[in-house]
Amino acid sequence: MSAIEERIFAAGMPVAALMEKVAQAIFKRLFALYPRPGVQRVGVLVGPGHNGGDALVVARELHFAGYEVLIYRPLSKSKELTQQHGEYVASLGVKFFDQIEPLLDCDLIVDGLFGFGLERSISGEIAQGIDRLNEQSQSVISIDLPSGLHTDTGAVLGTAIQANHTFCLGLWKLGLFHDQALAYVGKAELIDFDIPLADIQAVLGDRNPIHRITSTVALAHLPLPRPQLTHKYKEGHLLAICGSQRYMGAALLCGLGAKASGVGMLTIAVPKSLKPYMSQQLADALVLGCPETASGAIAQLPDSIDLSSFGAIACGCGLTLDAMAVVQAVLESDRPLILDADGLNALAQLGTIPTLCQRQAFTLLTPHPGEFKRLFPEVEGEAEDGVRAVRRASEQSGAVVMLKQARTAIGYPDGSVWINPESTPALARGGSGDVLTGLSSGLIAQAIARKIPLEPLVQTAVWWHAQSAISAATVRTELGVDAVTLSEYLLTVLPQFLRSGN
Ligand SMILES: NC(=O)C1=CN([C@@H]2O[C@H](COP(=O)(O)OP(=O)(O)OC[C@H]3O[C@@H](n4cnc5c(N)ncnc54)[C@H](O)[C@@H]3O)[C@@H](O)[C@H]2O)[C@@H](O)CC1
Ligand SMILES: Nc1ncnc2c1ncn2[C@@H]1O[C@H](COP(=O)(O)OP(=O)(O)O)[C@@H](O)[C@H]1O
Ligand SMILES: [K+]
Repeated sequence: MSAIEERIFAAGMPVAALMEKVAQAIFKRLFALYPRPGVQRVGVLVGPGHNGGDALVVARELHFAGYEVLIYRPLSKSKELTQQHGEYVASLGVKFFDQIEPLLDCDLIVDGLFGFGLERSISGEIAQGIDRLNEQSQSVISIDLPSGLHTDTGAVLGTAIQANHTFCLGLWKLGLFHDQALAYVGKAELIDFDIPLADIQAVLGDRNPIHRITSTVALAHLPLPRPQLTHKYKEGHLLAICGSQRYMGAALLCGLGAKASGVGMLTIAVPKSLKPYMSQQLADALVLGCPETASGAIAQLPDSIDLSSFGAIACGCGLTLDAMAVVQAVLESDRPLILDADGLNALAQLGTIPTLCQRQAFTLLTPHPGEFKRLFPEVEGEAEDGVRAVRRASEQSGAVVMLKQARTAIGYPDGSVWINPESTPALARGGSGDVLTGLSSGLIAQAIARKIPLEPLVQTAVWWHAQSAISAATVRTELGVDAVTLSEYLLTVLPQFLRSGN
């Protein structure tokens, strides 16, 4: 961002003019969200850099719009432009404090302490001030990013402002999308200030791009509309290998996710003792009963099965590690493969990288952080930096790697990473992941049948899954989104988006 800014300034845009433009845009949004007289007293936190300069321009506009403005400026030294704005705002009679206390009973706080220029941990009185503020209940708006967060990783440097809204300026800052930043960012919104595309390209180039999954992108890849002249085998044939006597529900949930994907044909292979249960629960699936181990896991696939007749294979939900032989068999097949849960644990035991290097066909791995660690023990730091972790894991293994967390990240072998920016903690319960495996696999099977690229469908699945949970939680609260309910909302959530043209 600073390199892009430098190019803009070098091309002739005055620094002060850009600050004015950015801050006016922030003020406009603020004014719309927190109109008077509902909000009367606004506390503005002003740091020494241009983040503080933005905040001072906002403070000035708030003053002229009739709000009562109080300013907390803990450091007296600041960058020249920030200094000048400070002098002018003070000349208007706005009160400045170097203690946070006078601002604690404000109706709203605007946080302009630090932006991407934060270079070391916040400590001392400023840290104490932030902590005091975080104990209060008024709304907080952060400019660019909550002060105290690392711009790239979202790590908390000492302490950080807990914002209700973050107005991110110009381009999305990566740190906002890391799980560790979630408790601080609140609702994130981009404030555009017309950065020329040429400057973005000159600095970022086309290498290793990081994308947000938006509804527009996700919907664009849905296999809709269906052609009039089609039949079930033209809409994908998925084989889902799942379940054990121990984990019957996982097989069902994977099946429900696959069913919701609209896949033309769904075959589910389960231990033979589960066949009656599955056939009853999933009337539209073809259920194959497999020979089973004494522990009730799949011992092997039925001799009659021809893997090449399937478009894609999903393997792993509820298998247990006793089904190792089956995982090995599908890894050796030339079919596109989606591995989850015990499929991943089995792969980790076989040796992730050497095993996957043998595969020619598409592979998608869908680990949660625990499974990720088992699969890729050498990729450290995944808790802090999921983006880097999926990128490295995907480049090393040649597989598409979906790291499932609060903000799921998908890494592709070409180095690109996609992050899902919107989700809900309603998904944090057993079985949500099984539904996602079924959904992703069903979509991939359809892409194969249509001979369109598979990779984007992984993004579509993650987005669809999260939006279904958001929609279900709106109706039933975050406590009401069990995995079966989630699979039902998969079927109802899409029309809302398609109708509204997203
Ligand atoms: N020209 C403009 O008006 C624009 C302004 N923007 C704003 O400018 C910000 C970046 O401005 P700056 O580069 O001035 O950086 P910041 O405003 O983020 O802060 C940097 C200042 O804080 C000091 N500092 C860093 N860490 C500290 C710590 N732990 N304790 C005490 N002091 C510390 C530094 O020495 C420096 O003086 C962006 O985040 C954004 O808000 C841009 O986003 C858009 C264009
Ligand atoms: N706090 C959270 N916010 C949003 N999504 C979450 C959260 N916690 C978990 N999830 C999602 O829930 C799903 C859980 O999957 P997984 O751990 O495989 O569960 P299971 O194996 O029980 O089905 C993943 O899609 C994950 O991204
Ligand atoms: K800030």
